Amino acid sequence: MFISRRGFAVTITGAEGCEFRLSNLTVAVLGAGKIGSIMARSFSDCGVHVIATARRKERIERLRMQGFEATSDNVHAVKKASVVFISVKPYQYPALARQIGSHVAGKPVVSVMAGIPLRLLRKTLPGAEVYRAMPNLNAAVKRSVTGLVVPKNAQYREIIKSLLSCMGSVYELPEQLIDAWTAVAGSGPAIIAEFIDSMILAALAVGIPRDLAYDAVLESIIGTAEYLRTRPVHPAQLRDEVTTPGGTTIMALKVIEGKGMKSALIDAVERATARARKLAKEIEESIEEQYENTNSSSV
Ligand SMILES: NC(=O)C1=CN([C@@H]2O[C@H](COP(=O)(O)OP(=O)(O)OC[C@H]3O[C@@H](n4cnc5c(N)ncnc54)[C@H](O)[C@@H]3O)[C@@H](O)[C@H]2O)C=CC1
Ligand SMILES: O=C(O)[C@@H]1CCC=N1
Repeated sequence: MFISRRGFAVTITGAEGCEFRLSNLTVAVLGAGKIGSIMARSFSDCGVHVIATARRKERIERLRMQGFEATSDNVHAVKKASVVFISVKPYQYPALARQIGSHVAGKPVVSVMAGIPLRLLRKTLPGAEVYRAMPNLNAAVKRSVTGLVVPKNAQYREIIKSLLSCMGSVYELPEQLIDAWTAVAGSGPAIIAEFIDSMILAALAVGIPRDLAYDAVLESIIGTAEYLRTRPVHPAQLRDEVTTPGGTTIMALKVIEGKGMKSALIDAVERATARARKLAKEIEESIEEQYENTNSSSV
């Protein structure tokens, strides 16, 4: 599907969009922590051979018990793989780049790290075809909405999209949107989980037993999302359909409005987006230092 919104070209691939046969592929997932191990599981479920890396022995053992090839040797993983995913924390990236930087030429490398721009990835991974992707935790249930930035003249675009489709749907975006996508979709599950937790506390406050509260809140959220997803109804219209004049809902809405829920959420997403942009600067400084130190120690 291809949609043009406000001048941005956004291409969407559904979870069914695995057009490529992935079964002969070996994919390295460098830094198989929380999101990395979910990616490893998703790729593996698509028939891909995964080689996952981690630093700690216990995590490597756990990855092996989950059926993955696992090692602490990033260079070995990169050499063995035809596609490389990087899922370490942004501040862990400079050290990883130092290890793998001279072994990635000619390979597609996909970073899921928040903030780090293509420009910096290209500088530290010379000769690689670098992509940025931003999945979310819902990949664990094949419902990630993954943003993908594809480089110009990409050779591996379709294969990368097929791999990411193993986690859910894929939205191809211009790079200027990926930090905002990180805030809305990457951090989204955490923000929504906070909302769910608050609603459950609210249900307890008015006397609903905990297990019923959990069901009432989760089912209402899933149902509302499904309603909005399947009907041409704006959220404000849904709200009006629920809100009886002089009834109960308007009382709740009045409090929400008074306490600034919308404004808090808008601020929250703006701050998260700004943080992703700032991360890029911090990592860039750290990488510049690394390069300067390497150059000065080699003279
Ligand atoms: N957690 C999430 O929901 C999402 C996270 N991300 C991004 O994914 C990245 C990872 O995030 P998490 O999975 O939450 O963090 P995490 O800390 O759970 O995973 C990172 C893993 O990388 C390992 N690691 C660090 N340096 C390494 C090295 N040199 N070689 C091998 N392994 C190494 C760590 O030991 C850890 O197991 C971050 O850059 C984050 O911005 C992106 C989308 C969603
Ligand atoms: O909190 C973070 O920085 C990462 C990026 C998106 C989700 N978690």
